[in-house]
Amino acid sequence: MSPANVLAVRGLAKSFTLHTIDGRDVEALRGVDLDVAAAEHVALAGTSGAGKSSLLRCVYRTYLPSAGSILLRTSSGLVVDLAALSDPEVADLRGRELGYVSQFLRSEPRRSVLDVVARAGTGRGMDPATAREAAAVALRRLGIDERLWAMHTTVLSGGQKQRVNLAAGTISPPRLLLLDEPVSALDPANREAVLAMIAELTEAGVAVLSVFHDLDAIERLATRVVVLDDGRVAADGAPSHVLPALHLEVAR
Ligand SMILES: Nc1ncnc2c1ncn2[C@@H]1O[C@H](COP(=O)(O)OP(=O)(O)OP(=O)(O)O)[C@@H](O)[C@H]1O
Repeated sequence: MSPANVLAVRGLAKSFTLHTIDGRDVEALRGVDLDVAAAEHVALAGTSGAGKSSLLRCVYRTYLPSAGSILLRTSSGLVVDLAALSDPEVADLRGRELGYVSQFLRSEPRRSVLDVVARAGTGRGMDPATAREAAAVALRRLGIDERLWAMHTTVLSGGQKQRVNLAAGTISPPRLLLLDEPVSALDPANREAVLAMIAELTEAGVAVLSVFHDLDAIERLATRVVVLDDGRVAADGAPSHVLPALHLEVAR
C-alpha cells in the first residue's frame, strides 16, 4: 500500500444469494481496485445498480465482502484489512477512523436530536459535556434550528434528518468519510452549506469516498472520479477527464 493512501481496495468482490428467488447469485462487485489518499475526494459514478452503494457498504463493513482486501491506514500508521477484521474490531474502528453518512437517518425513538449527535461524539471518545458542545456546533453549522434540538428525530423532515445524520457523522472528522447521497433531500441553501462543509473536510485532510447522483456536486467536490459499470471499474481519473463522458451519457 502506497504511504500516501488512507484506503487501498484490491480485487473486491461482493455477491448476494437471493434465497427467496430460486437461490440465484447477484454479483454486485466483480474485482474492484481503488485508492483514496488523505485530502482526496474520490466520487463514485455509474448507472443505477453499478455497485456504488455496495462498495461503500463493504468498506464500512455493513456488507462482508466475498473476496478481496480493503486496506485502511489508521491514524497510528497501522494498516488493517477491513475485509478480514472481526465485527468488534470493525465497530471499534468505526468510532475513530471511519465515518459513514447515508441518505437515511436511523430513527431512534424517544431520543432527541441533540442526544443523537452528542452520542456520536461520546462514541468517538469525547466526554459527555464536550460531546454536547460539539453537537451544538455541528447542528448550528448545518442550520438545524435550536428549537428542534429537544425534539425526537422521528418527527423531523427528510432534509432535517439528513442534516442531523451529517452532524453525527462529522462531529469529529474521521480519517475516511464515506458519503452515500448526503444531499439528496436538501433544498438549495442547505445543499450549499453541506457541500461547503464537505469541501472543508477534504481540505483539512479527510479522505472522502462518495456517491452523489448530481454531476454538479461531483464537479465541485471530487479530486478524482471512479466510474463503476456492472461491478467493475470502467474509468478512474481526474474529473476533467472523466466527467465530460458522463455529461454526454446523461444528455443521451
Ligand atoms: N442487500 C442486497 N441484497 C441483494 N442484492 C443486492 C443488495 N444490495 C445490492 N444488491 C444488488 O447489487 C447490485 C448493485 O447495487 P448497488 O445498490 O450497489 O448499486 P448502485 O450503483 O448504488 O445503484 P443506485 O445508483 O441505484 O443506488 C444491484 O443489482 C442490486 O440489486
